[in-house]
Amino acid sequence: MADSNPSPKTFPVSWEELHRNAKALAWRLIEGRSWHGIIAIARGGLVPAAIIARELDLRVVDTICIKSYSDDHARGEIRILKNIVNPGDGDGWLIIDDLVDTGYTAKAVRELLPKAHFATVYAKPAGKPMVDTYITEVSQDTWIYFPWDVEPQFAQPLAAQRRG
Ligand SMILES: O=P(O)(O)OC[C@H]1O[C@H](OP(=O)(O)OP(=O)(O)O)[C@H](O)[C@@H]1O
Ligand SMILES: O=c1[nH]c(=O)c2nc[nH]c2[nH]1
Ligand SMILES: [Mg+2]
Repeated sequence: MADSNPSPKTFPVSWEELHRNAKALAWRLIEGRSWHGIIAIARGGLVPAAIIARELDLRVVDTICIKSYSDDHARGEIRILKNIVNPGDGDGWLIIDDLVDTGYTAKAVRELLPKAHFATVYAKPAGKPMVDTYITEVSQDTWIYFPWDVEPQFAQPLAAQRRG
């Protein structure tokens, strides 16, 4: 079943901002323990996972491929398109995603890997309890636009927008 997501606010994220926040996440994750490797939740987790793997000097990077949103931002059923080969309980592994929104994706992955550490760059309030570490919180009614989803284009001046 698809949920429509009106998300009246938007939050565009630049490449620089994403890099800075992913590196901030790496700082948090390097404190106090070492990791076997990273499990990126594709596709959104791939870029943050690459940045974090570089910072933490982790060479083992696997993926769980999950789709839950359509291109019009409507949430559908969670579909696991590819799992990891030898998951165990996830102990000592880092799961990286770009964001947690409702928390449904994180919940599904946690059921597969209950002892892994789940980290995201961005978090919305409903999904926050599902992650162990995140960097930046945005409100639930905000849609985050990642740099790979957007391209520069002309924007109307505010006054023109007001005139309609
Ligand atoms: O907390 P939730 O409400 O489950 O939403 C968060 C998930 O939604 C997005 O992935 P999406 O399924 O859109 O696929 P993508 O990573 O390929 O963009 C995002 O990358 C997270 O994985
Ligand atoms: O690009 C995205 N931005 C979001 O805010 C979001 N929430 C779920 N899935 C998402 N994808
Ligand atoms: Mg995703």
